[in-house]
Amino acid sequence: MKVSSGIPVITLDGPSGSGKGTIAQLTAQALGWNILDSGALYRLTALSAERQGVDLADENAVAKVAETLDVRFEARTPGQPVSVILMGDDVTLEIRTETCGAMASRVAAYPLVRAALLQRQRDFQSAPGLVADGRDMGTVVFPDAPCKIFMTASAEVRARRRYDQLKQQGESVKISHLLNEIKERDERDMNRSNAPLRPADDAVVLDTSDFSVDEVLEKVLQIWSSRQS
Ligand SMILES: Nc1ncnc2c1ncn2[C@@H]1O[C@H](COP(=O)(O)OP(=O)(O)O)[C@@H](O)[C@H]1O
Ligand SMILES: Nc1ccn([C@H]2C[C@H](O)[C@@H](COP(=O)(O)OP(=O)(O)O)O2)c(=O)n1
Repeated sequence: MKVSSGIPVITLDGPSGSGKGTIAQLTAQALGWNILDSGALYRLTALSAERQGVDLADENAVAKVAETLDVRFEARTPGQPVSVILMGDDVTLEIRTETCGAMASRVAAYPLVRAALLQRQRDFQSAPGLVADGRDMGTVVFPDAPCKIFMTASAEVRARRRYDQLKQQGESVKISHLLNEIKERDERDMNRSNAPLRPADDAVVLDTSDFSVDEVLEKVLQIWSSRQS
């Protein structure tokens, strides 16, 4: 099984709302690298299972869905937002809902689902480099990555970010509801036995609570530069 090919990988792991997706995209853009949004694969597995009428409580059946996932990520330019196509259907927006995130967190607790998606994630490692965002990028999927960053922020800050994001998209939700959902998801992602959310031993932990997107990007690029000198 291919793990390391000499192509550099920057891993960005952390809980929901810590800013991984945003920073992964900007980092990939700055470096001209490829991007892996591993959470999208868990979201797609959950959505596809639901669409096929598969019981999310049935680990074997959900793992079959993960193994046979017919998905394309269409990126026009490296670092630009990608369209996500599931069985020919554009589900870019549908997989981003909080409901889909919660279903993804449920199916992601199954070892058979994680195993089914492992090689698919490693196959994203292509020249000139890869920025990979998720929960276990530094611990399991790319253990040899030369640059690992664990992004965090307080649950309150993360709920506020989601609130602002959803408001901008015209959705009205209660911030207290988002905070509960975030805490529930943290709890499940951190406490599962298989590949739990945690920093790799050699990861730099970056608390983004008090930093802007630009400041976080600068820090990530600095950490990457320091790895090369
Ligand atoms: N450092 C930051 N400061 C303020 N807002 C941020 C920061 N990082 C991300 N955001 C915003 O928070 C929301 C969630 O960020 P996102 O990148 O989707 O997080 P994650 O991928 O970790 O769930 C987005 O609207 C994003 O623009
Ligand atoms: N590498 C990964 C990525 C996501 N997951 C699971 C756990 C998460 O709650 C869901 C959704 O992840 P995603 O990164 O898309 O969610 P956020 O953008 O952080 O809210 O999938 C995982 O277990 N391992």
